Amino acid sequence: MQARQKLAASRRWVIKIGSALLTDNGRGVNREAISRWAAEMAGLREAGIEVLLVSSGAVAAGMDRLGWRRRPESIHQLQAAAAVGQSHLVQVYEQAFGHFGCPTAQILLDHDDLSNRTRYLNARSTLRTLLSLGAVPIVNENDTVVTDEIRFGDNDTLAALVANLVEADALLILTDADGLFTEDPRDNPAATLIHEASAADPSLAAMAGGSRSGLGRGGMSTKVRAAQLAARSGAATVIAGGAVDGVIRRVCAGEQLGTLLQPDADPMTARKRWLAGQLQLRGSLFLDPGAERALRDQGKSLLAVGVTGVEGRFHRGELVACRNGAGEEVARGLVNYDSAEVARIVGQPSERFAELLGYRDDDELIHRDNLILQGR
Ligand SMILES: Nc1ncnc2c1ncn2[C@@H]1O[C@H](COP(=O)(O)OP(=O)(O)O)[C@@H](O)[C@H]1O
Ligand SMILES: N[C@@H](CCC(=O)OP(=O)(O)O)C(=O)O
Repeated sequence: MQARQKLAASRRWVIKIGSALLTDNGRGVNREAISRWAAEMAGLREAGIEVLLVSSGAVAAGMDRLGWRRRPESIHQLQAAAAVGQSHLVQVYEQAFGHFGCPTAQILLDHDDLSNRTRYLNARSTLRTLLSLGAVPIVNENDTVVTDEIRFGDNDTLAALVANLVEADALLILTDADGLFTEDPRDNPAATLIHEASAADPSLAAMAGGSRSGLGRGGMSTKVRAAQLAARSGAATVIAGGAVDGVIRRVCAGEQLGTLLQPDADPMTARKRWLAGQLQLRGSLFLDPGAERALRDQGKSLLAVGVTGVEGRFHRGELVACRNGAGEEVARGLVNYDSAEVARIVGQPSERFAELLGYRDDDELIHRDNLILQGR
């Protein structure tokens, strides 16, 4: 299948919109453009395609609201501007998506949310739940609390990490250039557009320069790096011009717009490698024959009722092996309960979790989305 046709089959997109676009180069929040993008994203939702938006623009929108002409240097002023701008931005999004009956959800993330296993799993579950409810999550960095050490640094990277988090099929980065050119077209108008490349191609870094808008942070170099990060979990990346008429609809339909940066491995292999490579095994769950069949042959989640024993000490969100009676590894996955809790609920139906644990969280010990079967 042609690469662009394959892209058109994507069921889950992360779409990132940069500051310069959102604020019409610093001239306040561009409501008209946001309405257009929202209409296109709502159209995708109606077609059953899940959309997760990563939106920059909080600092730029805040600067405009506060009447500041230049991006401040001080971190506290930047954080204040982000706080003012973020609430304005989400209100504009809420209104724009509201026209299409599409609920939005504000998600502000910091680095800890993605590096701490428990928070990683929580963020993943919440985002997946929002998507299944038909809502459009609108993600930004939690600018008002992050300090220098924990900043993602730019939203291109954040968008790629979110694509990894939700295992998106594809990432679309909208910016004020029409894609990746052989050089910054502002420096050399003769530069030509790269239509397609491997995300891992080392020559791309030399073509991609920084940002000069004074509004955003990344430039093209962070977008190329984001494509490499997204490729780790098998997602393809398109970098395209946000001002192009119908850009979201057209890219998602497989039209050849912007630059397509492809992962090398096929998505399933990349995802499994990604999940497995992330974590160390912390323990084992022993399955009865019914649970082994449910995982191996029926693609089901692991329920406590089919577990006969637990070994090791682990926390929610950590990686554990699922073993059969002979001790052979059947699968591995991210567990939803701590080892001490698992010891109390093995062999029990989820209806009894509240009585045994004092609360009831997930029904599954390991959700099938977080399971990797051995030998597949
Ligand atoms: N090789 C390149 N091709 C296209 N644009 C480039 C390239 N190198 C640097 N750029 C610059 O990157 C800018 C887009 O990045 P940036 O200003 O960070 O936007 P955003 O706010 O959308 O993240 C373009 O306006 C362009 O000047
Ligand atoms: N969290 C910041 C994003 C900064 C940023 O990365 O901007 P951009 O390069 O325009 O995507 C904000 O909302 O202003």
